[in-house]
Amino acid sequence: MNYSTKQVALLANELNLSNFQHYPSQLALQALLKEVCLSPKPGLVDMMNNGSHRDMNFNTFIASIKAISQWFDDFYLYGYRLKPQHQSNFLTGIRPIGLACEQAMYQATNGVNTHKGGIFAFGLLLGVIGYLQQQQKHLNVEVICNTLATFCHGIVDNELARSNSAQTMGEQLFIRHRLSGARGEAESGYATVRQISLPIYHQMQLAGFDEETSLLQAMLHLLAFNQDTNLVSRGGLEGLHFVQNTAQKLVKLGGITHQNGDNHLIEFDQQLIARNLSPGGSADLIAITWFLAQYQY
Ligand SMILES: CC(C)(COP(=O)(O)OP(=O)(O)OC[C@H]1O[C@@H](n2cnc3c(N)ncnc32)[C@H](O)[C@@H]1O)[C@@H](O)C(=O)NCCC(=O)NCCS
Ligand SMILES: Nc1ncnc2c1ncn2[C@@H]1O[C@H](COP(=O)(O)OP(=O)(O)OP(=O)(O)O)[C@@H](O)[C@H]1O
Repeated sequence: MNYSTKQVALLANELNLSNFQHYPSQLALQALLKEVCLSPKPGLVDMMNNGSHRDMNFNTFIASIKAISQWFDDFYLYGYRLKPQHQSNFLTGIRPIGLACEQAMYQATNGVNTHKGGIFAFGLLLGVIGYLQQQQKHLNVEVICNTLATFCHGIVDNELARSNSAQTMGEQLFIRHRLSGARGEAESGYATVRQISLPIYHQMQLAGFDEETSLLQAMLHLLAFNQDTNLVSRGGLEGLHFVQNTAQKLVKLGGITHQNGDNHLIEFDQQLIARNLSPGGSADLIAITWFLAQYQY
């Protein structure tokens, strides 16, 4: 295992955390750093290898995080300035900032999609937190996620069910398999995180496991249950089921707490690489897990 708190701290320092005006933006930056540093993550880019990716590596991710984090305060301020009577315009108003941030990502990575899902999720989270802070609401996981769900209400219906241009992978997979992907997770107020990965992360921490081990265990649970559209886009429903079934078997054995837990994850990584599968959605959800764990449960 190569991930280390020290490495994340060094990178955070390099990216100058103090440049961010708002504390939630600093947390979002750290969450993305922790996600890419967490190793071994089956099929994903991490500090050990590039997973199933040929067009990006660890450095591409750092360049991407550096570029997109410049927008984090903008997401936060967008929410902070939103008037309660304009709540229903939240999504329409934040979209141009999200698209500009995506452009900054593509520029920094020479056209590679490193963080499309991450931008979407953290854009929404930061906007919602900005709004709640302006309203002087007490912040906890429930309030943040319920507000996010309210602000995203109807997104699956509006963008996938009723009108769907079948352009992006997410749009096509909704037509083919009724999978709602990143939008569905947001509209549910990150139900998969709240019901699966966050409780596991907290349980592991309470049992005395370190942050890295706790995140790996939470990641394994996400792989076991998340309906990740990235897996379906590369390997069809068969690819998704292979990952879910394998992860469920490992969870039953104790996951990372098994005496060979590390090796099991490394083998799982090799199996995903051999099948060209990458659970990018679960990578986004593990970053969200750490981010939300910084707030009261
Ligand atoms: C909704 C987005 C992500 C569109 O992506 P797409 O149609 O390809 O959908 P899809 O569901 O496949 O998700 C894209 C990415 O989300 C992640 N993802 C996939 N499955 C899941 C899942 N089950 N849970 C969470 N994230 C997931 C992956 O990283 C994936 O690459 C987004 O790019 C978009 O609409 N951008 C416009 C800007 C915007 O509206 N921003 C608003 C907030 S900033
Ligand atoms: N560490 C990571 N490694 C790989 N993907 C990640 C990682 N962290 C987050 N992701 C997510 O995975 C998505 C990229 O996955 P992928 O490369 O499979 O998508 P794509 O570019 O749409 O498809 P393809 O590469 O098959 O053309 C991004 O949207 C990103 O948010």
